[in-house]
Amino acid sequence: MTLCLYESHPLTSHPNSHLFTSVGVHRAAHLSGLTMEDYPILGIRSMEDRTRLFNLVQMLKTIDLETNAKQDIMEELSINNSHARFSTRFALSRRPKPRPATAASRKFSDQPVGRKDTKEVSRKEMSTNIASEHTAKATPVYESKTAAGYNYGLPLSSPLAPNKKQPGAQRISVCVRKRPLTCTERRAGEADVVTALSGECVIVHESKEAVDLTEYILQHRFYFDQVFGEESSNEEVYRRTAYPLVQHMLNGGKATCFAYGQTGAGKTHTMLGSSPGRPGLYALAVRDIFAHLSTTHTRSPLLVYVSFFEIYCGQLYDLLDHRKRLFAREDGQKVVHIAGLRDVRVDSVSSLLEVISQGTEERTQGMSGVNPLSSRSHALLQIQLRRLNQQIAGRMWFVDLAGSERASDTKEPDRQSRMEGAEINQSLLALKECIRSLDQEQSHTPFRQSKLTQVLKDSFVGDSMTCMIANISPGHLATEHTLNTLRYADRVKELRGQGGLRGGRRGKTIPSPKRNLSNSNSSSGANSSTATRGKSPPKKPKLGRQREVFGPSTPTSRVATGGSILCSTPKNSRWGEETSAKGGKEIGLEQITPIRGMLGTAEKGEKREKACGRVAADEQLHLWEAQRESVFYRRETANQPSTLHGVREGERRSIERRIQVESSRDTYSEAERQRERDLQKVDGRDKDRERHLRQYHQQLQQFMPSSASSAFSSSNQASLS
Ligand SMILES: Nc1ncnc2c1ncn2[C@@H]1O[C@H](COP(=O)(O)OP(=O)(O)OP(=O)(O)O)[C@@H](O)[C@H]1O
Repeated sequence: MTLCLYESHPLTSHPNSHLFTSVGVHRAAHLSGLTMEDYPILGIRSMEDRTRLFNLVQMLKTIDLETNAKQDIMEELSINNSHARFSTRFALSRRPKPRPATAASRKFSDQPVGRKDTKEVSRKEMSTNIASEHTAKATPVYESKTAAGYNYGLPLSSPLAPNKKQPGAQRISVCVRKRPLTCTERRAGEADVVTALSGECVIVHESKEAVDLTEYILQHRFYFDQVFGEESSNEEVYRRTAYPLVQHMLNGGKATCFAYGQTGAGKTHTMLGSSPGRPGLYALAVRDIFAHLSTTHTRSPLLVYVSFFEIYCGQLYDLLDHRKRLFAREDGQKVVHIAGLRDVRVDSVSSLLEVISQGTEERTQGMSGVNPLSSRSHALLQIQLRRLNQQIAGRMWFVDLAGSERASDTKEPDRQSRMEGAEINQSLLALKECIRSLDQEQSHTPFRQSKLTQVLKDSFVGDSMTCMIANISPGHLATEHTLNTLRYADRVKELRGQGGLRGGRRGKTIPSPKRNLSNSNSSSGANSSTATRGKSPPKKPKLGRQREVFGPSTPTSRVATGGSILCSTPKNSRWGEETSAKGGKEIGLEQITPIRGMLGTAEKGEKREKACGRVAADEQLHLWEAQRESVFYRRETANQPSTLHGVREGERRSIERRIQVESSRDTYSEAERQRERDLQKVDGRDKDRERHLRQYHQQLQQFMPSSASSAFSSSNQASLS
């Protein structure tokens, strides 16, 4: 309301109104058009006044933008509302009962906020907005929705946009074309969820449901070099996408134009056209080529050759030669040739269309179950300019890429379909990487990752120009595919023009989790050059390996003397070494050695002591476990009416534990007895020896003279004692 009053307020009553009208300001709302050059004309000179006016103008600009954005949304909603079926089926059926309006459309601002920024509006603020919307226009279509959204990239018109190259001077341009809803989609009641804005922005309104079952619209904004709405003709698309490439080719360069998108999104319509009266990019390009050649190359004529082939599941088939199998081979100079490819000379647009229609017929033999018109292959049309001596004087590729949807979307996800899908996905990923590496002027182009990029290798090196047209369907059922297409295109263009800033700006951007996910999906190559991507994340320790290193995690390795919990073996230690070196400290660690084995080898007293210590620890452990078992068992039996099976199982385990404890005790007493036996044996052996010595001494005395015998006897007595 305040805004309305403010907007309608005339300035004519102001004493200095003539100054305002002289700079085109008739109403307060016009103040937003003021620039700083107008300030002196208005008599504003002091810095304080200038600052105040500047702030006012900025505030008005923000209000204007918000109003425009709201109008866009309301227009969009009005369009949706006009689709009666959708309104009833989609909007109402998804809402079980009418709820009061609680949220409004997103608060827009075209101020660049960084890549993929999420904007959320508080519920209170949104409620206020929707209330004013309702009073103003009374077109509530989605009554219950919150608003939030994503921005993908910066508007190219923004002063902060990374790439401010002039259109046409760019080596890579990425455009989006939205097709209208088809009759079938309209009949099915599909809603148009895509808004093409201002020539370079496209918004996808994704219908979502919150955990509290609240309906809301999530808006995704994407910025590209060009955005074509449903009203755009092939001619217009051609002028702003392929035409600069054709000019580049006519100047002897190489150019490639890709049509990318979901099956049925309009790739073939864009490339081939819908009828002879509405030609596509192929025909329009050739028309311009002939027009150019007829005026400029009259003395040394250039010839136009076309070849047309497809790549299906990594194999090449010639569409102008009954789908003959072709092979791409690299020669000694690392130039890729397609062996056996047939090229046909054309001398007019009609002859080109004739050739292409022949090839298209061949191509449609490889249909899939997604859509009767779809194809799961990439179609590549090559137009070459050759001199009379067959030297190439320019080359252009038109690539109608296979549908970007996943193989799982096919009606029959059999093995063949899955392989097709995997192949397509791989080639599209490789294509993205190659285009990015072309733009970043990297020394390495990963063109060998797929047959498509291998064949197009020439297009990714040198002075090539590339244009990608991402075709999108507007229907709400295709929202996910549309978003995938736009995200792919966004990834292709996102680092464009930052060849010199590799790892700079991007590296400073706060990465979002989604971006990271998609980064992780990216293969090496181009990605690895950026600062953020070049660093591989710290490797997570593998649990399995840890176990292997740290030994078994059985209770016997955790509990030590005194009942304290011990860690497993420290890193870099080996079993046995630590145990013998540090004695009783590592009691818990030593338990991996079988107890009986240690007792069996107990020859030294020290080891025997250790063994006894271990046995004591083990016994303590078993006792503790037995106690625990019995406590658990008692609890189980007290708290729950256990089943007979459960009781028996508990009893069995408890008995097993007791047996273990008993056996440990037995082992301990057995060890003691063994030790005593050993000692007794030693004592016995000593006594025998003494007895033998005495006998020997007595016998010797009988044969020796008395003097010698007395001396020997005294020394022997000493030794025996
Ligand atoms: N810009 C457009 N204006 C009007 N109709 C269009 C437009 N784009 C596409 N269509 C129509 O949409 C339908 C599907 O288009 P198209 O066959 O070109 O899709 P596609 O992406 O090439 O699919 P596939 O991958 O199966 O070849 C066709 O009937 C076509 O006429």
